[in-house]
Amino acid sequence: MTLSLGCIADDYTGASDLANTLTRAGLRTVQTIGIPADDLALPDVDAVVVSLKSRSIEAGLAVSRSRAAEAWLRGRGASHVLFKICSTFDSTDAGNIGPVMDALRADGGEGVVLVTPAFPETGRTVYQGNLFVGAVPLNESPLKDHPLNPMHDSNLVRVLARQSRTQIGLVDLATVTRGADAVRARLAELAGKGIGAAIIDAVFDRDLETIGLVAAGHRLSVGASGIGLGLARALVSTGKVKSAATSAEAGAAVGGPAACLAGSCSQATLRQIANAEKVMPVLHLDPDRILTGAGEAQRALDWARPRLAEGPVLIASSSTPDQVAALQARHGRDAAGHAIEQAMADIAESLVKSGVRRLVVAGGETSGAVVDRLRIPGFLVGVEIAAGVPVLRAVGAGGDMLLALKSGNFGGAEFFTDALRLMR
Ligand SMILES: Nc1ncnc2c1ncn2[C@@H]1O[C@H](COP(=O)(O)OP(=O)(O)OP(=O)(O)O)[C@@H](O)[C@H]1O
Ligand SMILES: O=C(O)[C@@H](O)C(=O)CO
Repeated sequence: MTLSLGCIADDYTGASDLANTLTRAGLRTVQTIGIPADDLALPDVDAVVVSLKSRSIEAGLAVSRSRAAEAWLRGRGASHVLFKICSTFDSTDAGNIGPVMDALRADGGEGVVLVTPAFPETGRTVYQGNLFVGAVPLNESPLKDHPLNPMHDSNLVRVLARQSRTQIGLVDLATVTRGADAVRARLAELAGKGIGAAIIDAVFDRDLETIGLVAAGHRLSVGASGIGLGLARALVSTGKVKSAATSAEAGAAVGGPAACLAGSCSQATLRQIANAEKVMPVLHLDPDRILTGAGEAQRALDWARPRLAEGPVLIASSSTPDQVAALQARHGRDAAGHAIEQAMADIAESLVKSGVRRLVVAGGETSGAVVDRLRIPGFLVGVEIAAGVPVLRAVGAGGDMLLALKSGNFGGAEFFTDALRLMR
């Protein structure tokens, strides 16, 4: 297997979002959980997305894990590596986007790294280096209340400069609009000034196609699914990859009971849970009881098991920003997040032991905890449920299973029913 594109994603939902985008653009793609073991039989693919859980861990650890993934991908022929970050640039001033980018840049011998979280299909656009989420700047969007990494600055040149050892430049929309050669000329100008990375504006998919053409000639890029789209289209349009259809195997039905787990507290997920209440039984976990070890996961299982034969159930820890802030004040942010993620993993593990074969999980960290606990080594990409969220078929695990890993902010109001309709 010689890879045309290697990808490292900093969380599992982000990885499936990217794998979905690459697949839809014609690349045969597999998502692996961590670096695949030597004995994992991977199909012949154009792109591998190695999923890490490195968005919110200590920066040094994020760097070493990303470097190991990069070495594995380059060892399989990937001349370009895309470091997939969140389309809302989720990170803190301590990282981890800057430190990982700096390390991969040094390893790959890259001049100026192209960086853009733009993903217009989901409303993420970048103009003059400022990230917009729908109609509002990042710092006015719901991301200002994120439980782990609240985002308070929409100017990504500034945000990345606080995290990186290199100087950060800007390639503005006017330059991108003039085409690939204009972007290359601007990058040469920035390189001449000793600048090592540049935020690139993108508002429409055509901007990402231009960026993809340029990026394909580089060793490293950093961004969300939009730059993945640009790279994939560049690889297909230049004939480096022959466009492939989605594998039918990925979507074949598995049957069996279905369940949904929500650990995301995003506004989108809260709305999706409210809508699910109209069509399926929903259990709201008591986060305080999780933190005090009062048997909340067991209560959830006792509630769910007798209902599974009747149809899907949803178990949610999600709360409003005020409730999240109050819980974090009582128990600490990291302790609260970790305990709830582990409770979700406990619940998922027991549900699968009880026969659940179709599992929908909302939230990147939550999905990471669940997939790790289920020891799933990788996924094939099936049909798209919503922008950035495909149906996934577990590979190499004990028995057939379909999952959907939803990034917190993704999906329409009826996401849970939309997912279950396509996961048969
Ligand atoms: N009621 C709650 N109070 C405080 N924290 C919570 C609560 N419910 C869940 N959490 C924690 O909030 C975090 C949510 O992160 P997660 O990545 O799962 O969702 P997200 O950030 O909305 O999704 P994404 O990363 O895909 O955008 C997790 O650490 C989770 O354990
Ligand atoms: O890019 C996005 O927004 C998502 O794929 C993601 O990474 C959210 O966790």
